[in-house]
Amino acid sequence: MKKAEDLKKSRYGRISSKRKFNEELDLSLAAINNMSNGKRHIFNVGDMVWAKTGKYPVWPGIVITDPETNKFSKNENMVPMLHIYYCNDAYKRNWIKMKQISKFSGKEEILTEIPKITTQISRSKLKIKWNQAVEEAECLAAMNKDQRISSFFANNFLASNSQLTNKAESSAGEKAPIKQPSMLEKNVGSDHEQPALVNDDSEDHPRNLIPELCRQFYANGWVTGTGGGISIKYNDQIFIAPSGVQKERIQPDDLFVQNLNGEDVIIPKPEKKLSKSQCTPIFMCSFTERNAGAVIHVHSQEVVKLCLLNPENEVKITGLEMIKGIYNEKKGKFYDNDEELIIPIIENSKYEKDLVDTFKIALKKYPSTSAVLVRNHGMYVWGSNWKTAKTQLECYEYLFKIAIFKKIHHV
Ligand SMILES: CSC[C@@H](O)[C@@H](O)C(=O)COP(=O)(O)O
Ligand SMILES: [Zn+2]
Repeated sequence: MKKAEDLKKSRYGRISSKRKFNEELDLSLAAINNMSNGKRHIFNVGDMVWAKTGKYPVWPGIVITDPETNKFSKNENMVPMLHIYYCNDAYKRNWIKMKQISKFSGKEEILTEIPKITTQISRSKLKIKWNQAVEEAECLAAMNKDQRISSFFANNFLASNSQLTNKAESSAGEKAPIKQPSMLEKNVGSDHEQPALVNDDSEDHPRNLIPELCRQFYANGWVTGTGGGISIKYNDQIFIAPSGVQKERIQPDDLFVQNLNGEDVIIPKPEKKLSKSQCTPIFMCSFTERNAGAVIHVHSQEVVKLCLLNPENEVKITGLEMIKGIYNEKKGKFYDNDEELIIPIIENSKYEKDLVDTFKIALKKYPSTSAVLVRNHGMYVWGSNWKTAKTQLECYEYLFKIAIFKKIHHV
C-alpha cells in the first residue's frame, strides 16, 4: 500500500503536469499577443479574439461590453482584463486576463502557432463544439463590427434555443449544427423555429424582463388598453415590445430586436403578425441622445391629470423625499430632497413618430431630466439600465400623485 505522503505526491504530480500543459498554452498565447513589434495589441468592442480560460481549449470569442458594468475592459493599471463572449457557447461570457487573449487569426493559423491545441482538443469531448465555434468565428471575422455583433447575438440566440448546453456539460455530437450568419440574414422574416429564450442567466434578459415588467405596469394601470411599452438595450441590441397588443400578455418571442442603427436583427415569427412599437423612434432617441439602457412609456392617468393642471410646458416639484429617487442627468447624481425637480411637457401629436422633434428639443432644453411628459397622453422615462428606469418611473408616479393633491387642495 502506498504511504499517504506518496499518494499526495503522485496526486500533485498528476495535477501539476496538467497545469503545466495549460500554462504552456497560456504562455504561447501571451507570446502571440505581444508579437506585433513587441507591443501589446490594443483591443476594442467587436474585435475577434482567441481566449484561454481554465481547463478549456483556446476558444474564439468577441470583445463585447459586460451588461452589468457597461465596460469591456477593466484593471488597466493592474492586471488588465477584457470582457469576452465565446462563440458557439450560448451567451457564455467572462472577464479574461489580457495575457490570455490574442487577436483572432484563423483555425490553421492558431493550430500552427500553438500545435498543442490539436492534442488538447483531440483528447477532449469538446472537439465538435470547438470546431463549430471556430467556424462561426471565421464567418464573423469576415464581417464589419456592427454586423458581427448583431450576427453573433442572433446566432447564439438561435443556437441556445435549439439546444441548451454549456461548456461544462457539452459533449461531442450533442450540439445541433449552428446557424451560420448567412443563414441568419435569411431568417429575418422567415418562419424559423424561435421558441422563448430560456437559458441559465435569463432572468434579467430583456426577452423575459419586458413581458414581466409589462405585467407589473399593467397591474398599476400604466400600460392598459394596449397603450405604453418598453424597450431595453442589451449588448448594443435594442429589444422592443410589439405594437397594438395587450401589453400584459406579451411573450418572450413577441419582441423585436434591432441594432443601434435601427436595422432588424431578430423579428417575431411572421404568423404572429406583429409590428414593432410605434414608440420606437422615441425609444431610439433616448438611447442615442441620452445613452439610456432602458426606456419605458406609460399611459398613466396621473400624468394626464398633472398636465391638465399645468398648462405651462413644464412641471415643478419640490419638498418631497421621493425626489431623491430621481437621477439628475446633468449633474450625474440623484437629486437631494430639497432640490427642485423640473419635468418638461410636450404637446401630443397624431402619431408617436411625430413627437420626435419636440422630444429632442425638450432633451436639449432640460439636460437634467430623465422623463418627458406628453400632454393628454403619457410619459417617457428612461435610465441607464432597466432597474433605474423602473424605480424612477415609480418615483415619478408617486410624486405626480402628491403634486396633483397639492394643486387641487392648494397646499
Ligand atoms: C391606445 S393606443 C396607444 C398608441 O397610440 C401609443 O401611444 C402607445 O403608447 C403604444 O403604441 P404601440 O405601437 O402599441 O407600442
Ligand atoms: Zn403612447
